Amino acid sequence: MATRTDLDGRPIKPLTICMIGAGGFIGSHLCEKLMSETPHKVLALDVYNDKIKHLLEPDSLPWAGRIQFHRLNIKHDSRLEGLIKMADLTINLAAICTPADYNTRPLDTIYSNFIDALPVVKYCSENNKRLIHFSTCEVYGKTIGSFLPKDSPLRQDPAYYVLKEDTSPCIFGSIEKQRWSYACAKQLIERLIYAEGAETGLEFTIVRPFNWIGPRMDFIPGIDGPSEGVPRVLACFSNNLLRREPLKLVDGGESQRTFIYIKDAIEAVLLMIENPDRANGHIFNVGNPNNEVTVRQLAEMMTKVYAKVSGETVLESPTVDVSSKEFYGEGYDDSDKRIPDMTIINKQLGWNPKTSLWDLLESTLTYQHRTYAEAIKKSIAKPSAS
Ligand SMILES: NC(=O)c1ccc[n+]([C@@H]2O[C@H](COP(=O)([O-])OP(=O)(O)OC[C@H]3O[C@@H](n4cnc5c(N)ncnc54)[C@H](O)[C@@H]3O)[C@@H](O)[C@H]2O)c1
Ligand SMILES: O=c1ccn([C@@H]2O[C@H](COP(=O)(O)OP(=O)(O)O[C@H]3OC[C@](O)(CO)[C@H]3O)[C@@H](O)[C@H]2O)c(=O)[nH]1
Repeated sequence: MATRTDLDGRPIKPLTICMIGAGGFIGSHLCEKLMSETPHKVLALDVYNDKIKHLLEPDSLPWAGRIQFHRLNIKHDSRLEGLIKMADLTINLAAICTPADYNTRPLDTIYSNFIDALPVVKYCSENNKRLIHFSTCEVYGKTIGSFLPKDSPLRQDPAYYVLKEDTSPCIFGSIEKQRWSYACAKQLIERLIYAEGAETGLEFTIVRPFNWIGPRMDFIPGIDGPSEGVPRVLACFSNNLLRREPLKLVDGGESQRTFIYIKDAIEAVLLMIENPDRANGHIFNVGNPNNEVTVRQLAEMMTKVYAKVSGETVLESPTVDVSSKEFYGEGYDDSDKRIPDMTIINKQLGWNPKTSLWDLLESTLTYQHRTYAEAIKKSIAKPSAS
């Protein structure tokens, strides 16, 4: 492999990376990138490894020996500190991060996103190890504009909705809206990490992902996850399309999101890993402001793309409105709009996303159809024993 250089033209030395949550959606794509394009080593920590098994076996793989899987739960495992000490850099991806859990399992959500992250920060700080911590765009909560009168022209003013790392406030709903247990836990761990940086010199980078989507995100209920499970929207809509069911639009699908292709986002993370002088001490929005849709528009686009990749016809009624109370239960609330300001990541890392929403949905739904269509047909043909 030719000597790789950083953004300032300096040679990049091979790193050992302790990646916590490596077995998840983002972790599996990050491991793929690190193994196929860099000389770095990965200590992959997770409770599960089904999404990275293709990287771990067989021993004849070109990167064999550069990735080690350690099955552990960071809640209570004495091996954690030793693995962080062995590495140059720790990346913490571990979290409960599916909204259906936030208002139904608020204690688990808070423990997972705040309490369980505390020892990771502590071990990095005490051992002078660099930390890249995965937070969320959800720490911004709701936009300032969402509190303006519905017909206020100020709602069109970017100052009232563009989300900026160093100036935007964090605006959550009231305490009984337990959906915000996750975002609040993420906000507090961000503040703790920032304080460690200020007081003890911890070298940290915080990542705020804006709806990264792609293959291997979450699970298809009843196929590679619990039948009653509620994954994030990409997997929910994929499941509906695969089962020829109407896509459920929560509260009419009015909320807006910007979606970014996982492969574009991973490029940004690799730049953070290999350019510490430009990334340390920063919080980065990582998203695609050009890919903004309402959830209803997402459903319509996914329906069109799925018809193209599967060759199947579109249902008479491809969507159905459902209340958030019915879909998520008590205590749900939502972010109205999430547009990332890109100034800081452009300045520090010169990074921009590339892939349009249509193109990323085409590659993702091709993967979903190829991976799940047969299994779904079989499960429908012989329903599970009652
Ligand atoms: N995917 C996105 O669009 C997105 C958006 C915002 C924030 N994030 C954040 O990025 C991170 C990764 O998200 P993802 O989409 O890959 O989620 P994911 O659920 O696919 O991956 C999380 C992984 O962490 C592991 N994990 C959780 N608790 C653990 C524990 N106690 N010990 C060991 N492993 C544990 C899980 O087994 C899972 O493999 C999370 O912190 C999430 O909050 C992701
Ligand atoms: O069947 C469905 C599923 C969801 N919705 C609505 O889609 C919007 C997006 O929902 P989802 O992808 O579950 O998650 P959010 O974007 O709300 O939050 C996530 O974003 C970042 C992260 O931190 C980690 O991924 C997580 O919190 C939403 O409006 C749902 O109500 C639907 O209509 N139908």
